[in-house]
Amino acid sequence: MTNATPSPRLVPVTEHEQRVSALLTPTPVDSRALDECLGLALAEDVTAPIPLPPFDNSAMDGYAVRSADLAEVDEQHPVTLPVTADIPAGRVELPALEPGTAHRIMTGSQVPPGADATVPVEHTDSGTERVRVSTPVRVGAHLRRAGEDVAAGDTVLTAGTTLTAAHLGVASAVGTAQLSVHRPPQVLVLSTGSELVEPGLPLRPGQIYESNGIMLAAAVRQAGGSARLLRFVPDDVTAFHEALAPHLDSTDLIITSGGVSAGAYEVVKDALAGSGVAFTKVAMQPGMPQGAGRYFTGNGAGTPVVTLPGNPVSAMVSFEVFVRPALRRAAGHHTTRRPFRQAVLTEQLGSSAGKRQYRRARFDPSSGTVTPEGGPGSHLLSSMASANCLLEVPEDATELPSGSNVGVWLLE
Ligand SMILES: Nc1nc2c(c(=O)[nH]1)N[C@H]1C(S)=C(S)[C@@H](COP(=O)(O)OP(=O)(O)OC[C@H]3O[C@@H](n4cnc5c(N)ncnc54)[C@H](O)[C@@H]3O)O[C@H]1N2
Ligand code: MOO
Repeated sequence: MTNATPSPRLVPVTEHEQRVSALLTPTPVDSRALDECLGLALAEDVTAPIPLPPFDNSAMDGYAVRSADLAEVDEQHPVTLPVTADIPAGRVELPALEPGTAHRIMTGSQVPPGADATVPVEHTDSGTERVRVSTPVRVGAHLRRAGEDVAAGDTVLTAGTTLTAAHLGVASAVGTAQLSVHRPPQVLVLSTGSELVEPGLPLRPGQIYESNGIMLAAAVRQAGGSARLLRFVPDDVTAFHEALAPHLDSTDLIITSGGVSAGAYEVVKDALAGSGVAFTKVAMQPGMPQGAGRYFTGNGAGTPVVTLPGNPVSAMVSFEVFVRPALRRAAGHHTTRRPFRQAVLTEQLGSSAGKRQYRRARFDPSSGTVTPEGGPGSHLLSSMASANCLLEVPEDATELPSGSNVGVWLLE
């Protein structure tokens, strides 16, 4: 490993990260029905107005009893009690349990006043008029106490939580019908390039199937955004502006891929340079040519734009490093970054001096090791697809021997 001085032309990864992050502000908050909230970020804490369980209830189907009535019972000396009430789940009015009697009770039903335990039906003869019980029970057996799970006034969900199925379950269990959530950022994903063909159509020499647009739109959705995809924007500045125009009012972020390096037909650069988007080279591999700024069409603050490089792996890695954290922050999520782990490298790796390298790799959690998938080339999309992490090689490393400790960002 040697120390290398980064080229002065290259912008540090952290600086470009901040530039992208600063473009986006938190999205508005609105109130939505629970079944529209999965995956969104909660905007306000949720406090339980009631305890959970709301009342003492039975954990088993069986008979509500006084444990003292069964103190002397065993297999050889069963006792028979009259069954004086039936308590299905949801019964509201309950008669008290008199000494020396039992109530038939179902799982989740209220425990009647006077009862202090449930005898599971398996320990009885299942009688409906009278029941024969052959085991004793301790006080509190097979009962679930009010407030055992949640006390009234407890905070059950905190703002910034990414709402999962279980979060929605607990919100509903405490009686919440709607939640305050951040609206997902609306992202317009554009791909340009005269060589791009729609999958399903025939491919002629020199043409390739479009892949960045579909991939980035999916990545936006996975990150918690909402994506609109314009896949075949022609390599023409006027056509580029025309493609954007109808969507600007409803767009929080424009993501483009391709057309930003040094070629003669760099439509994204040609259309956006001078309109508030700065094009730079970042000290990163893949993902060196980058752009970020605002797209101005006249009045107003402009629409945030991030221009990603066209090579598919560069586009995807740049999305992970720069766009995803910013998008998640704007969408109100507390968790903005992928999980990070330390891992032991299983083979030797080389890297360009002065650039942070992100290699596609597979992390094995059982051994704590990481193995690169495919080579460093930014056209090797299949190894992006088979990777489960990005392996980060720091800017100052030019060679990492097998056995080195490295950081990995888990993608799944
Ligand atoms: N003379 C230089 N050439 C290049 C430089 C440089 O600094 N000087 N940078 C290289 C690097 S690094 C990258 S990354 C690429 C970035 O190029 P662009 O962002 O301008 O992208 P394109 O030239 O349009 O395309 C690059 C590559 O990716 C394919 N592509 C583009 N869009 C899509 C899409 N939607 N789906 C699938 N594949 C796509 C395109 O066909 C090209 O193969 O520039 C290097 N060159
Ligand atoms: O730096 Mo480019 O983004 O890989 O080939």
